[in-house]
Amino acid sequence: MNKKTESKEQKRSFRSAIVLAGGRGRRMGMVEKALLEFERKTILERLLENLFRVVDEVILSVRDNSQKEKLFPVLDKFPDREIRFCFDSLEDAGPLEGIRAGLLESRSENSFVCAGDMPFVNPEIVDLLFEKASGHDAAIPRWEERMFEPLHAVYSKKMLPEIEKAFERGKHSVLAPVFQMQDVVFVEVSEIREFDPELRTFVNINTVEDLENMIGHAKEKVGL
Ligand SMILES: Nc1nc2c(ncn2[C@@H]2O[C@H](COP(=O)(O)OP(=O)(O)OP(=O)(O)O)[C@@H](O)[C@H]2O)c(=O)[nH]1
Ligand SMILES: [Mg+2]
Repeated sequence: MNKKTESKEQKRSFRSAIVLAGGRGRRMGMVEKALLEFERKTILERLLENLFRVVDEVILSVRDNSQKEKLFPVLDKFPDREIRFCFDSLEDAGPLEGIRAGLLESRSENSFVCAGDMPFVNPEIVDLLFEKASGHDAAIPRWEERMFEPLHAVYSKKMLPEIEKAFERGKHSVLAPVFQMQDVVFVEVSEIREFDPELRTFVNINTVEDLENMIGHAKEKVGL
Protein backbone atom coordinates (compact mmCIF):
# COMPACT_ATOMS: atom_id res chain seq x y z
CA MET A 1 0.00 0.00 0.00
CA ASN A 2 1.47 3.36 -0.97
CA LYS A 3 1.33 6.47 1.23
CA LYS A 4 -1.44 8.07 -0.81
CA THR A 5 -3.77 5.07 -0.41
CA GLU A 6 -2.87 4.81 3.26
CA SER A 7 -3.80 8.41 4.02
CA LYS A 8 -7.05 8.05 2.05
CA GLU A 9 -7.94 4.97 4.11
CA GLN A 10 -7.09 6.69 7.37
CA LYS A 11 -9.45 9.55 6.57
CA ARG A 12 -12.53 7.56 5.73
CA SER A 13 -15.01 6.17 8.24
CA PHE A 14 -15.71 2.50 8.95
CA ARG A 15 -17.46 0.86 6.00
CA SER A 16 -19.66 -2.24 5.73
CA ALA A 17 -20.77 -4.40 2.83
CA ILE A 18 -23.77 -6.70 2.78
CA VAL A 19 -23.58 -9.67 0.43
CA LEU A 20 -26.98 -11.14 -0.37
CA ALA A 21 -26.73 -14.90 -0.60
CA GLY A 22 -30.07 -16.16 0.67
CA GLY A 23 -31.65 -16.96 -2.69
CA ARG A 24 -32.29 -20.48 -3.90
CA GLY A 25 -30.69 -20.19 -7.33
CA ARG A 26 -33.76 -21.68 -9.00
CA ARG A 27 -32.77 -20.57 -12.51
CA MET A 28 -29.39 -22.27 -12.08
CA GLY A 29 -31.00 -25.51 -10.89
CA MET A 30 -31.01 -24.71 -7.14
CA VAL A 31 -27.24 -24.33 -6.82
CA GLU A 32 -25.47 -22.19 -4.23
CA LYS A 33 -24.46 -19.53 -6.77
CA ALA A 34 -21.90 -17.85 -4.51
CA LEU A 35 -19.99 -21.14 -4.37
CA LEU A 36 -19.73 -21.63 -8.13
CA GLU A 37 -16.08 -21.95 -8.95
CA PHE A 38 -14.01 -20.88 -11.91
CA GLU A 39 -10.26 -20.66 -12.23
CA ARG A 40 -9.98 -22.28 -8.79
CA LYS A 41 -11.87 -19.59 -6.92
CA THR A 42 -15.48 -19.35 -5.91
CA ILE A 43 -17.52 -16.29 -6.87
CA LEU A 44 -17.81 -15.49 -3.15
CA GLU A 45 -14.06 -15.58 -2.61
CA ARG A 46 -13.50 -13.23 -5.57
CA LEU A 47 -16.21 -10.92 -4.32
CA LEU A 48 -14.81 -10.79 -0.77
CA GLU A 49 -11.29 -10.10 -2.07
CA ASN A 50 -12.61 -7.14 -4.05
CA LEU A 51 -14.82 -5.81 -1.27
CA PHE A 52 -12.12 -5.92 1.39
CA ARG A 53 -10.05 -3.50 -0.70
CA VAL A 54 -12.57 -0.80 0.29
CA VAL A 55 -14.69 -1.99 3.23
CA ASP A 56 -13.92 -2.98 6.83
CA GLU A 57 -16.57 -5.63 7.47
CA VAL A 58 -18.70 -7.91 5.34
CA ILE A 59 -22.06 -9.29 6.38
CA LEU A 60 -23.21 -12.41 4.57
CA SER A 61 -26.99 -12.30 4.36
CA VAL A 62 -28.24 -15.90 4.29
CA ARG A 63 -31.64 -17.48 4.81
CA ASP A 64 -30.80 -19.88 7.63
CA ASN A 65 -28.18 -21.76 9.58
CA SER A 66 -27.81 -24.63 7.14
CA GLN A 67 -26.89 -22.15 4.42
CA LYS A 68 -24.42 -20.49 6.77
CA GLU A 69 -22.71 -23.85 7.24
CA LYS A 70 -22.30 -24.21 3.47
CA LEU A 71 -20.68 -20.78 3.11
CA PHE A 72 -18.68 -20.93 6.34
CA PRO A 73 -15.47 -22.47 4.87
CA VAL A 74 -14.82 -19.28 2.87
CA LEU A 75 -13.99 -17.55 6.17
CA ASP A 76 -10.82 -19.65 6.38
CA LYS A 77 -9.49 -17.71 3.39
CA PHE A 78 -9.90 -14.39 5.22
CA PRO A 79 -8.54 -15.09 8.72
CA ASP A 80 -7.86 -11.43 9.58
CA ARG A 81 -11.10 -10.02 8.25
CA GLU A 82 -14.38 -9.22 9.92
CA ILE A 83 -17.08 -11.38 8.33
CA ARG A 84 -20.41 -12.03 10.02
CA PHE A 85 -23.65 -13.71 9.02
CA CYS A 86 -27.20 -12.43 9.32
CA PHE A 87 -30.42 -14.35 8.82
CA ASP A 88 -33.78 -13.63 7.22
CA SER A 89 -36.77 -13.24 9.54
CA LEU A 90 -39.29 -13.69 6.74
CA GLU A 91 -38.85 -16.87 4.74
CA ASP A 92 -38.39 -16.60 0.95
CA ALA A 93 -39.24 -12.89 0.96
CA GLY A 94 -36.44 -12.15 -1.51
CA PRO A 95 -33.49 -9.74 -1.59
CA LEU A 96 -35.32 -6.95 0.28
CA GLU A 97 -35.57 -9.15 3.37
CA GLY A 98 -31.85 -9.91 3.03
CA ILE A 99 -31.12 -6.17 2.89
CA ARG A 100 -33.22 -5.55 6.00
CA ALA A 101 -31.38 -8.24 7.98
CA GLY A 102 -28.04 -6.90 6.72
CA LEU A 103 -28.73 -3.26 7.58
CA LEU A 104 -29.81 -4.31 11.09
CA GLU A 105 -26.49 -6.14 11.52
CA SER A 106 -24.30 -3.46 9.92
CA ARG A 107 -21.99 -1.39 12.16
CA SER A 108 -22.03 1.52 9.67
CA GLU A 109 -24.60 4.14 8.80
CA ASN A 110 -24.02 3.38 5.09
CA SER A 111 -23.53 -0.10 3.65
CA PHE A 112 -22.74 -1.30 0.16
CA VAL A 113 -25.23 -3.99 -0.82
CA CYS A 114 -24.61 -6.45 -3.62
CA ALA A 115 -25.72 -9.86 -4.81
CA GLY A 116 -23.57 -12.86 -3.95
CA ASP A 117 -23.45 -13.90 -7.60
CA MET A 118 -21.37 -10.90 -8.76
CA PRO A 119 -17.79 -12.06 -9.37
CA PHE A 120 -16.35 -8.78 -10.69
CA VAL A 121 -17.57 -6.09 -8.28
CA ASN A 122 -15.13 -3.26 -8.81
CA PRO A 123 -13.65 -1.69 -5.64
CA GLU A 124 -13.29 1.67 -7.37
CA ILE A 125 -17.01 1.76 -8.09
CA VAL A 126 -17.83 0.71 -4.52
CA ASP A 127 -15.63 3.57 -3.36
CA LEU A 128 -17.41 5.97 -5.72
CA LEU A 129 -20.84 4.87 -4.46
CA PHE A 130 -19.79 5.37 -0.82
CA GLU A 131 -18.53 8.86 -1.65
CA LYS A 132 -21.74 9.75 -3.49
CA ALA A 133 -23.88 8.39 -0.63
CA SER A 134 -22.05 10.31 2.07
CA GLY A 135 -24.58 12.50 3.91
CA HIS A 136 -27.48 11.10 1.81
CA ASP A 137 -29.95 8.21 2.15
CA ALA A 138 -28.60 6.05 -0.70
CA ALA A 139 -26.53 6.02 -3.90
CA ILE A 140 -27.87 3.84 -6.70
CA PRO A 141 -26.54 3.35 -10.24
CA ARG A 142 -29.01 4.45 -12.91
CA TRP A 143 -28.93 3.37 -16.56
CA GLU A 144 -31.63 5.62 -17.87
CA GLU A 145 -35.03 6.77 -16.79
CA ARG A 146 -36.37 4.10 -14.37
CA MET A 147 -33.62 1.52 -14.92
CA PHE A 148 -31.47 0.96 -11.86
CA GLU A 149 -28.98 -1.40 -10.22
CA PRO A 150 -30.53 -1.67 -6.74
CA LEU A 151 -28.48 -4.78 -5.90
CA HIS A 152 -25.21 -2.90 -6.42
CA ALA A 153 -25.81 0.21 -4.34
CA VAL A 154 -25.10 1.96 -1.05
CA TYR A 155 -27.97 2.29 1.43
CA SER A 156 -28.14 4.05 4.77
CA LYS A 157 -29.98 2.76 7.82
CA LYS A 158 -32.72 5.24 6.93
CA MET A 159 -33.94 2.56 4.54
CA LEU A 160 -34.99 0.30 7.43
CA PRO A 161 -38.31 1.97 8.36
CA GLU A 162 -39.15 2.26 4.66
CA ILE A 163 -38.55 -1.48 4.23
CA GLU A 164 -40.93 -2.18 7.12
CA LYS A 165 -43.58 -0.01 5.49
CA ALA A 166 -43.06 -1.64 2.10
CA PHE A 167 -43.60 -5.10 3.61
CA GLU A 168 -46.72 -3.83 5.39
CA ARG A 169 -48.03 -2.72 1.99
CA GLY A 170 -47.19 -6.16 0.57
CA LYS A 171 -44.38 -4.74 -1.62
CA HIS A 172 -41.24 -6.83 -1.92
CA SER A 173 -39.43 -4.98 -4.69
CA VAL A 174 -36.14 -3.40 -3.57
CA LEU A 175 -37.16 -0.21 -5.35
CA ALA A 176 -40.38 0.16 -3.30
CA PRO A 177 -38.60 1.58 -0.20
CA VAL A 178 -36.01 3.37 -2.35
CA PHE A 179 -38.64 5.64 -3.88
CA GLN A 180 -40.01 6.50 -0.45
CA MET A 181 -36.67 7.86 0.76
CA GLN A 182 -36.20 11.61 0.54
CA ASP A 183 -32.57 11.97 -0.44
CA VAL A 184 -31.43 9.30 -2.89
CA VAL A 185 -28.47 10.05 -5.17
CA PHE A 186 -28.54 8.41 -8.58
CA VAL A 187 -25.18 7.70 -10.15
CA GLU A 188 -25.26 7.65 -13.93
CA VAL A 189 -23.84 4.55 -15.57
CA SER A 190 -21.87 6.85 -17.91
CA GLU A 191 -19.86 7.98 -14.86
CA ILE A 192 -19.30 4.37 -13.78
CA ARG A 193 -18.05 3.52 -17.28
CA GLU A 194 -15.15 5.91 -16.75
CA PHE A 195 -13.78 3.42 -14.20
CA ASP A 196 -15.16 0.20 -15.68
CA PRO A 197 -15.70 0.60 -19.44
CA GLU A 198 -17.35 -2.81 -19.88
CA LEU A 199 -19.42 -2.45 -16.70
CA ARG A 200 -18.26 -5.84 -15.48
CA THR A 201 -19.00 -4.68 -11.96
CA PHE A 202 -22.72 -5.35 -12.59
CA VAL A 203 -22.30 -8.86 -14.04
CA ASN A 204 -24.39 -11.40 -12.14
CA ILE A 205 -24.93 -15.04 -12.76
CA ASN A 206 -28.52 -16.19 -13.00
CA THR A 207 -28.44 -19.04 -15.49
CA VAL A 208 -26.05 -21.65 -16.81
CA GLU A 209 -25.92 -19.55 -20.00
CA ASP A 210 -24.74 -16.52 -18.02
CA LEU A 211 -21.98 -18.64 -16.58
CA GLU A 212 -21.02 -20.03 -19.99
CA ASN A 213 -21.01 -16.60 -21.57
CA MET A 214 -18.76 -15.26 -18.88
CA ILE A 215 -16.18 -17.93 -18.48
CA GLY A 216 -16.47 -20.06 -21.57
CA HIS A 217 -15.55 -23.52 -20.45
CA ALA A 218 -16.49 -23.02 -16.78
CA LYS A 219 -19.52 -25.25 -17.28
CA GLU A 220 -17.29 -28.30 -17.30
CA LYS A 221 -15.35 -27.19 -14.26
CA VAL A 222 -18.39 -26.82 -12.00
CA GLY A 223 -19.76 -30.14 -13.23
CA LEU A 224 -23.08 -28.86 -14.54
N1 LIG B 1 -30.96 -13.01 2.30
C1 LIG B 1 -31.66 -13.26 1.19
N2 LIG B 1 -31.07 -13.11 -0.03
C2 LIG B 1 -31.81 -13.39 -1.14
C3 LIG B 1 -33.16 -13.85 -1.08
N3 LIG B 1 -33.61 -14.04 -2.35
C4 LIG B 1 -32.59 -13.72 -3.16
N4 LIG B 1 -31.50 -13.34 -2.45
C5 LIG B 1 -30.21 -12.93 -2.99
O1 LIG B 1 -30.41 -11.78 -3.78
C6 LIG B 1 -29.58 -11.81 -4.93
C7 LIG B 1 -30.41 -11.62 -6.18
O2 LIG B 1 -31.34 -12.68 -6.30
P1 LIG B 1 -31.46 -13.60 -7.58
O3 LIG B 1 -30.45 -13.24 -8.62
O4 LIG B 1 -32.89 -13.68 -7.96
O5 LIG B 1 -30.94 -14.98 -6.98
P2 LIG B 1 -31.76 -16.23 -6.55
O6 LIG B 1 -33.04 -15.81 -5.90
O7 LIG B 1 -30.84 -17.13 -5.80
O8 LIG B 1 -32.03 -16.93 -7.96
P3 LIG B 1 -33.42 -17.42 -8.57
O9 LIG B 1 -33.97 -18.45 -7.61
O10 LIG B 1 -33.02 -18.04 -9.88
O11 LIG B 1 -34.27 -16.17 -8.70
C8 LIG B 1 -28.85 -13.14 -4.89
O12 LIG B 1 -27.54 -12.89 -4.42
C9 LIG B 1 -29.63 -13.97 -3.92
O13 LIG B 1 -28.83 -14.90 -3.19
C10 LIG B 1 -33.73 -14.02 0.22
O14 LIG B 1 -34.91 -14.43 0.37
N5 LIG B 1 -32.96 -13.71 1.30
MG1 LIG C 1 -34.54 -14.59 -7.16
